[in-house]
Amino acid sequence: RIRHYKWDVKYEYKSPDCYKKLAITINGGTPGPTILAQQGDTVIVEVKNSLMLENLAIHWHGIRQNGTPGMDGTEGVTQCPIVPGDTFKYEFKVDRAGTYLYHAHYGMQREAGLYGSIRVSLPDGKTEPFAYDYDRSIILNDWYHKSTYEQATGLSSIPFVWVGEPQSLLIQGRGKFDCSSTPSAPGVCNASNPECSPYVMTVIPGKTYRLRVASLTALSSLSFQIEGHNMTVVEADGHYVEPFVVKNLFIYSGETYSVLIKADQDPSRNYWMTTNVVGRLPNTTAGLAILNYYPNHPRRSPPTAPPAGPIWNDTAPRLAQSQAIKARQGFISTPPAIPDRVLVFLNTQNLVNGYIRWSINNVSFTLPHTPYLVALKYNLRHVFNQSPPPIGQDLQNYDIYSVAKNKNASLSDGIYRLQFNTTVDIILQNANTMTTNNSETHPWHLHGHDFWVLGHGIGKFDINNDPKKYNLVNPIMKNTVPIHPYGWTALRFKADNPGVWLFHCHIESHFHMGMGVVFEEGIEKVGNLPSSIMGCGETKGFGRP
Ligand SMILES: O=C1O[C@H]([C@@H](O)CO)C(O)=C1O
Repeated sequence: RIRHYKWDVKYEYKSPDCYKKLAITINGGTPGPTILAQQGDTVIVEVKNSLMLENLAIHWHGIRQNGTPGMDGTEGVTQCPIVPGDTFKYEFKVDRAGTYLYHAHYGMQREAGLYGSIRVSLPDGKTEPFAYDYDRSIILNDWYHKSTYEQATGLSSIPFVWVGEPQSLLIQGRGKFDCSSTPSAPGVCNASNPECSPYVMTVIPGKTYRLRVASLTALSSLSFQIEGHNMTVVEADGHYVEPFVVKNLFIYSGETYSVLIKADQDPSRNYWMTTNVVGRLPNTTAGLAILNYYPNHPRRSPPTAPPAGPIWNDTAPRLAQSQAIKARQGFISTPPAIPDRVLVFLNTQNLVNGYIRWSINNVSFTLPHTPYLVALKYNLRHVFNQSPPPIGQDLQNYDIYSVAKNKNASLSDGIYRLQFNTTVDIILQNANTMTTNNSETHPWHLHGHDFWVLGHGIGKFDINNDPKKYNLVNPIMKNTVPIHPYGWTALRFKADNPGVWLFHCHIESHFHMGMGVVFEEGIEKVGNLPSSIMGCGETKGFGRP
């Protein structure tokens, strides 16, 4: 089956948290429409860029794009941007049931509101290995009042201007900024604007709900909680999880989970659904939505105060959740026993010519003007640095608990070229930032693949002993995974998807500041590329008959 969508993308004044600002909408809304498809379907999305002054690209997060690497929607990597006025046709297969996302992948545009859900159902006749009565989706987000331009400019300036903590937290596109906290021109902040009334999820007492929870925050790591209700985690990034019960679900930007909730509490009232910032000193009030027990009035506030979030700087329960996520019995895909190649990626905050940047092995990433996919396919060698970035870092002699002795790093748009079909291990090693006694959380997202999560730990990775503790029995597969403060995360994937794929920190400002790498594999197996992805940089004239 073909699922055909036509989207018009533009700027509109919106007040998702009661504060009026320009947001990017799809067909008038943020979040945009949910894409509903069945495993094996072809999704076609015709995107018209009506932003007037700004380029655009849309990434289909978690969709592997096997055979369609030019449809990944990553500006600078797989395509030229869609220029204002143009319509771009994305066409790809959804080959696996599960919960996925889409969002802008041009500059820091995602945080202006261009995002939504993709829900892929099982083929006819197949059923999920867990029972539920109803299926619901929500996206969690954080929200800034400054434009992406102001933020990106501050991050790229001397002196550096940090984006700071978000002004509010949104649940399914709705939040509540305290209008009395800042003097604003009349009409800018209006607490009774219906656009910022809380999201309401209505449940029927006694029924079980599958709630698909996703995070697309620009910065924040979140704890999600439903007052008085436990959640059973059953899916992560499109893979079945060996069920486990949580009170708080920790969720990082780019991740999706399905949780089962039973509406088994006192049915005479409503309950709070909350999000709280964790991992950074919070300066944002909790995100609130209402779990409405039918037939109570959906706008009736719960009679209790919203539950407090967990302690923001307690890493232990977050590490514990990361380690608890295992593949479900009966749905285990076992990784190859040994890797062909191991890449150690030391994550550091650095200076490049006085600018604050993030680096992997002391190299801070920049995007070339000509997309890699086209450059590699047509052998345009001069458009990006042909020397690969460092393949490892001597961790032995690096103190991850201190500010680096030499803070300087360099910029490069060089890439890692992987041999097709080989097994690659990546060790993400966290470290101290340029601030004493500070290490941050980074959610890493890989395009074009799912990887096995072999292990998480705190401290310096021990190349001789930690691999012996890898979970090779029932590791979960994911496309996004956090590294915790001062911690490490080990992943394994097969380089079996011909194309060029970004692997990056999903925090908007961190990727803008260079926190990413690019992998190429099997470029010789990539078929003809659509001319629609070309037209910029050195690709002008390519793809024309
Ligand atoms: O990239 C970042 O920069 C700031 C800070 O480290 C420098 O001001 C911060 O908290 C980040 O996550």
